Amino acid sequence: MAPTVERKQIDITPLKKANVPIIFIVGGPGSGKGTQCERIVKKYGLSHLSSGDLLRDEVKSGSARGGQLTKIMEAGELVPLEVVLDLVKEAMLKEVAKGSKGFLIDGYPREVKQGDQFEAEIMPARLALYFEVAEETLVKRCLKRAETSGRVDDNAETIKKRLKTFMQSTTPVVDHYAKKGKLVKINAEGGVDEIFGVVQQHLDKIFK
Ligand SMILES: Nc1ncnc2c1ncn2[C@@H]1O[C@H](COP(=O)(O)OP(=O)(O)OP(=O)(O)O)[C@@H](O)[C@H]1O
Ligand SMILES: Nc1ncnc2c1ncn2[C@H]1C[C@H](O)[C@@H](COP(=O)(O)O)O1
Ligand SMILES: [Mg+2]
Repeated sequence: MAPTVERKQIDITPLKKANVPIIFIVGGPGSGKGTQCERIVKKYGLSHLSSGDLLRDEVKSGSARGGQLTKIMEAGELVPLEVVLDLVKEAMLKEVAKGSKGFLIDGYPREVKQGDQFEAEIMPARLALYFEVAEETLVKRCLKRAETSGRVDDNAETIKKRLKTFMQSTTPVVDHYAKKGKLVKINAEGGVDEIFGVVQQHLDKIFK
């Protein structure tokens, strides 16, 4: 049985009141989520929150649960839903206080129930952008990134495990949002500019 995770009491009233668009960013490890989000932020001024970055910041903060989180990330597995959702909520509240125009939630949801719980506790997402990339390309990109990233999970063994987790837990997310009519699937094998061109075609419809 999964261990019980203590939930924080987080008042998300300001987040609900702000009622700004939320876009989930989905894709395998190294698919270019962070890279495209950087470009989106520059053009549309949205708030970019990467669940992986929030977890890495939590580890750096030296919190009691940091060691446990590192182990999970080194194993290429998923961190418990409640831990991630509470970190995302807190980060969203900080952005709303600064007058956020909308959110890119990068690396989330990693499993169907994460998305459902987010939407039940916060609000429905407007879109899920899915960056589709072949496994071979994902591995190449992560190994190249490993030369400079310093990430504990950018190594051949962990990349293999992350890909397995992605195939098992995250690919059902894609079908889930397709069924809701909220999925935008983008072929992300090409160059960064080419992919961003396609991204803009979709986001221009929301952020005029
Ligand atoms: N279209 C592209 N073509 C070639 N390389 C790319 C492309 N997009 C991103 N990259 C490179 O691939 C690596 C992974 O990109 P990025 O960090 O954006 O992926 P990610 O989806 O956020 O990965 P993760 O889930 O592991 O955080 C980076 O080194 C980045 O510079
Ligand atoms: N949404 C998430 N749920 C569970 N675990 C997560 C989530 N986002 C990140 N993680 C963990 C597991 C990943 O392998 C690492 C790195 O994330 P990344 O998005 O690749 O930076 O963190
Ligand atoms: Mg990333």
